[in-house]
Amino acid sequence: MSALLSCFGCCGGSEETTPPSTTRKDEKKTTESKEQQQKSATSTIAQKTAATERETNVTVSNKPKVLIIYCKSRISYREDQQFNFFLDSTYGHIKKLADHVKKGLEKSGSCDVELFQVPETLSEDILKKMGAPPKPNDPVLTFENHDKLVNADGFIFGFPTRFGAVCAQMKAFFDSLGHLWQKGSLNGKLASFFFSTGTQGGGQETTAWTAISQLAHLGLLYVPCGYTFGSEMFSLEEPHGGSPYGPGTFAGADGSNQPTTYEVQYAEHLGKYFATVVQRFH
Ligand SMILES: Cc1cc2nc3c(=O)[nH]c(=O)nc-3n(C[C@H](O)[C@H](O)[C@H](O)COP(=O)(O)O)c2cc1C
Repeated sequence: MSALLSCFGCCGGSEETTPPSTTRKDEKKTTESKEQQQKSATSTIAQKTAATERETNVTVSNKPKVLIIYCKSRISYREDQQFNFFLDSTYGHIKKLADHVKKGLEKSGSCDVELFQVPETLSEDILKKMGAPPKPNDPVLTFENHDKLVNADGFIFGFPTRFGAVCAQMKAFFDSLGHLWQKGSLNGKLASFFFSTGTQGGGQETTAWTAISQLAHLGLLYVPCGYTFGSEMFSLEEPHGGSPYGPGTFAGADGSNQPTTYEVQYAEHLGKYFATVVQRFH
């Protein structure tokens, strides 16, 4: 603390902050004993898993568990709608990408995968007046099921962009995680994103940036795809959504544009790539 106060921890040059030369040996010993502890913890877990399997007759998976959590917006196009910008979403762009992310995770064979929607925030009455389409059949991740988040190793969140940021339903979902934030239950787990915007330049990257603050507060580690999808990412031949921040699609101003082959392949790639990263942390 005194070292911090004297130099704010930025220079590392004062006597107080320079570790004595004997520390290296001590550090080595500590690392070795940590490794031993980890080994014995791993074997204890393996023993417990085997015991549980014997008792329950159910096979307990040792694979990392990944949840795909997406928001299917339920605003649909209506002829009498006053604002043209509300032309969207009957087509389920995010749902389509979610299915391909799942496919990628499943193809990897190295993860257990579950797909969830976030809870709706609008009342049935309002949705009816808006002419909202029915929700997909995937289960809704309600507050009562938040233990699923605690037991998972990673999350892949998918959401349509609203005014350059995540949609309200997804934000409400993040806001409902306060009790897990308080206990630090999600610290150190991994998270990625995928997106849908109406247009190019409509804010896929600003959506990622603003969503990263949710991850930071929850202690989640952001896994961007970088340029791992390959050289096609540099191609300007045809318009495509997605970036190093994750896959994405352009729904078009009237929502009628369908995800392209590139976009669905990139979504599948996210699943496969995430599987390799989560495996490393498992
Ligand atoms: C209120 C509202 C705000 C929106 N804001 C944006 C925006 O900032 N940028 C953009 O490109 N598209 C925007 N859109 C379009 C949606 O992102 C697009 O329709 C959606 O990604 C389609 O995906 P879905 O079919 O899965 O809902 C907006 C749509 C609504 C209804």
